[in-house]
Amino acid sequence: MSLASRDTIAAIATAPGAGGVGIVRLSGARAHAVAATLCRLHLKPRHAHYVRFGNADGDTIDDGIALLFKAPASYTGEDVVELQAHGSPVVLELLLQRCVELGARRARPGEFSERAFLNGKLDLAQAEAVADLIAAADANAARAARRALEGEFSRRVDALAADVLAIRVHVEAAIDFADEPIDTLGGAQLRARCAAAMQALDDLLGAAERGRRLRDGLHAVIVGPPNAGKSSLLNALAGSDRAIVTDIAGTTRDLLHEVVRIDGVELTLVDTAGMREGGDAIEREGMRRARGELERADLAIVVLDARDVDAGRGAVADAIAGVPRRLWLHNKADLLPAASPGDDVEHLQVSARTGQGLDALHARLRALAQGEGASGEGAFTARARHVDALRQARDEFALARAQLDQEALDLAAESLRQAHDALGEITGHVRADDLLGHIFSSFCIGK
Ligand SMILES: Nc1nc2c(c(=O)[nH]1)N(C=O)[C@@H](CNc1ccc(C(=O)N[C@@H](CCC(=O)O)C(=O)O)cc1)CN2
Ligand SMILES: Nc1nc2c(ncn2[C@@H]2O[C@H](COP(=O)(O)OP(=O)(O)OP(=O)(O)O)[C@@H](O)[C@H]2O)c(=O)[nH]1
Ligand SMILES: [Mg+2]
Repeated sequence: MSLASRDTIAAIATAPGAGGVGIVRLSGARAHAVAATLCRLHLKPRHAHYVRFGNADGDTIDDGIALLFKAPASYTGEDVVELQAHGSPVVLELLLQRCVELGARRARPGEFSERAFLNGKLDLAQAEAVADLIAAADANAARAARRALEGEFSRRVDALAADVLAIRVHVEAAIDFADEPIDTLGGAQLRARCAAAMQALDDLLGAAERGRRLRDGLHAVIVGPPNAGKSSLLNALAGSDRAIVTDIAGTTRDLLHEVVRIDGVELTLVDTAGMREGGDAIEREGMRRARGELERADLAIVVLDARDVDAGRGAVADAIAGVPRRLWLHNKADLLPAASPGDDVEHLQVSARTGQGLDALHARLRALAQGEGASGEGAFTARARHVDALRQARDEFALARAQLDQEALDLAAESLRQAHDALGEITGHVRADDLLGHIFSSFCIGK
């Protein structure tokens, strides 16, 4: 018997609050015994029994439907019972307490899915997709999570891992014939294989990055010189006075995160301290934090004062160098002389004060947040964890190729092993122990 099935877990599986129907779910070796006592009936697998759920005194807690899924043909791979009662939080809590009296224990968040993983019903990326599906903010994200749940992402990772493994086997074999030059051992073929795997790795990384944006929304950091109107812009986009605005340069020091939805598309805006040379210790710390935030950003929204757009560019240029996308705004357009030129392809002219140009800004942000292909065919959700692992695999793989070119076969074999491990961590086929607890604890209880 696996460790996981030693005890039987129970939880309310439906959302908190009143509803038409509510479900208490049990999983584990004693699930059927607990339910049989509670329902005073031996359940037939996959049969909807109309029953009374009884408490210890023989009183009825509620009437409802009981459903047994025999191991291994269940969500978790263990015996699973569902007690489907009226959707009253009080009734469901009483039912759950009764299950605990009869020998079940309350499940931790994500424990049902964790058991499904441990019993081979889902791999790790699929289990995460379950949580992503539940949390999906719109139909696109839900569709993409479903694709990941169906194994689209996992299959591509596994295929790549198999390629890397095959290459590694090839290299290990070559080590055993160390006297021979690698080209007599199919070096040309090996190089071609490596090139193909690298291409596949880059493609998958691109898809995972789009999937990550789809799941987490676009991470947009507002930067610019002091007093340009960054905080005012955040407030205008958030539709409330979240950030402090004053005419004193250096007002904002801490990062301020605000999740906004633009036409149903989610995006995280981060207000930052103005960038300039010098500043006091607090301001410099603020700028340091801003730079750190930019390292993780998908988009830099650069806010300049429209009356003097050259003033702050320099201080910002370095900080945004590594950000994949930039959007330049010339703010305070209301202060420009009426005859001034308007938007061009390079920048948008806006006024956080009057709202001028904000519609165009919304449209631009929505397009960026949706991302190319993020909602298209084959899109799946992915997490930062997956993107990091793919990047690591790519780095190790690139290293292995360089080592192969220098005929450093032992080193290449080790780099390939690292690349393979990084891929394995995504699906959980190779796993760091503390990874699991971390992933499943962020689920809802009952999932
Ligand atoms: N009432 C209810 N609805 C639900 C769930 C549930 O647990 N209970 N789910 C929970 O997330 C989702 C469906 N997911 C499920 C996944 C696998 C199995 C299952 O019994 N699998 C078996 C048998 C497969 C088969 O008959 O083809 C298996 O994999 O062996 C059940 C639900 C959504 N709806
Ligand atoms: N006329 C006009 N004034 C603006 C506009 N946007 C911001 N301001 C003013 O400019 C000043 C600075 O605005 P903030 O939003 O605090 O600027 P910031 O870029 O966050 O400044 P720091 O946090 O100090 O870096 C305030 O007095 C705002 O009212 C605008 O579009 N038009
Ligand atoms: Mg500010």
